[in-house]
Amino acid sequence: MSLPTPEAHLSAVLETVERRSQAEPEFQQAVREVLETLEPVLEEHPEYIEGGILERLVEPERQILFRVPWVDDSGKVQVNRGYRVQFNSALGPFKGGLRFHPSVNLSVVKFLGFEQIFKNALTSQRIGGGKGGSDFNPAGKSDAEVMRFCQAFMSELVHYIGEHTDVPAGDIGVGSREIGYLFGQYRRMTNRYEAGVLTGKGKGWGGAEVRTEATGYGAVFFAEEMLQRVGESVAGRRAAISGSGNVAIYAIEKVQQLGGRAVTASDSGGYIVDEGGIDVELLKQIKEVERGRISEYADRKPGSHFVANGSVWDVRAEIAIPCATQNELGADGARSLLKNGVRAVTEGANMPTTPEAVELFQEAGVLFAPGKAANAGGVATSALEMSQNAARSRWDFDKSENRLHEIMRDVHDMTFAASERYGKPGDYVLGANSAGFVTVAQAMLEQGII
Ligand SMILES: NC(=O)c1ccc[n+]([C@@H]2O[C@H](COP(=O)([O-])OP(=O)(O)OC[C@H]3O[C@@H](n4cnc5c(N)ncnc54)[C@H](O)[C@@H]3O)[C@@H](O)[C@H]2O)c1
Repeated sequence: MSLPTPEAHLSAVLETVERRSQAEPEFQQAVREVLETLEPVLEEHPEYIEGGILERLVEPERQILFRVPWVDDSGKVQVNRGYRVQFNSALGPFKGGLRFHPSVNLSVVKFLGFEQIFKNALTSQRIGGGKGGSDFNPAGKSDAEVMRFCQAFMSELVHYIGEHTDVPAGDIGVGSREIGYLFGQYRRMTNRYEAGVLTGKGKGWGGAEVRTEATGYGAVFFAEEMLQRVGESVAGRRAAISGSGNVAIYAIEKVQQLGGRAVTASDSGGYIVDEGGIDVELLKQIKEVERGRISEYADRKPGSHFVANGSVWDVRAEIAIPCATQNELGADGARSLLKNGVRAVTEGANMPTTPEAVELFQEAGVLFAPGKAANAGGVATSALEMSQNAARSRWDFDKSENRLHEIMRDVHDMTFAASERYGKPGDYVLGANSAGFVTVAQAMLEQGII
């Protein structure tokens, strides 16, 4: 049997994905972005073509769609749709967050699940890739409504997860409050205290230190590694950060701890600029405690201001860290950042930079870290939470943060080494895709056609 060339093989796989997933633009975008970089890997490994690795990798092992009926505070029955896409378990149990946001659909969940496979491989933590969520919008809901929704969601999800099967965590709209309600319902329904079934738990009942901080801290550690490789550092640099949720808050905190100055934060209503550096405690109070709007920051902090229309990427910064959502940094934002002298872009969010913007950064020689590598600190710390649950042990903050730092250094080095090996040193997109892919492909090959 003669094998197709890598180029022909990649186009054929992409064609199949486009045909089968016509209504899934985000998923197609994520697959295209990976496949476009894999030709040199397949040149070196024809056995991956022969083993049908890519055809299998782009098809989730299992996709679960379910009804989530619940009753709101006025007594009205509400129905949302629940999703769990179990994408690939060659390296370990499916692992990936749950997103509760009105924009959630199968395309979004599949793109996130697909990216998660490679990200999880880069952490070297032996976890597979998956993702889930619902089009439920927690914004403006009472605590009791969020609890009833989470209980209804888990009443179905319970059939498909477990510490050795599939281990969900948080994502947009799912933080420690939601994980608490989800875990409570899992425990009630199974009559088991299976701590390792969910990560991001409360610290008093199985949660790990630094899990809350991990994604944002990790993204900044990655930026520091990239900058240090070229003799620079975060210290003394201005950073523009989008979002004001879990990832953004702790990215801002770590930038300041490393001696940089984070000057922006945003939400769906607009953004704030604080030239003196964001006051992280005030930001946490507004967003984590009061669940308020970012505009309130400007009301309370003299010297800062709120911008309702416009883009956070118009603010001058040497480091940009998009931490909100997919495709939030497009060509216009990239041009504006480039004009203002950006040196490094690190994705805290998943796929926040459009393909056009990535190209502009790479052409301009800006250091660009894709989310698969740069935001892997969250899931890596989730895996540490699973190990601590299994061992019934608990690490302190310093040990956990040091371990996160080491992991991010390894992810950086592995990614950079792969970019060198496949001919484009410093192309972290190529590096992350190829290093993650080879790890998963090898495991799939050795485990046979399943
Ligand atoms: N939480 C994690 O550990 C983790 C890990 C890896 C990647 N991520 C990614 O990081 C990103 C943020 O996740 P998070 O956990 O911080 O969620 P979050 O719910 O805590 O915060 C999301 C933030 O993004 C903003 N946002 C969302 N949609 C927006 C929109 N359409 N326009 C403008 N702003 C918008 C929200 O206002 C909020 O500030 C997501 O892409 C997520 O997939 C999260």
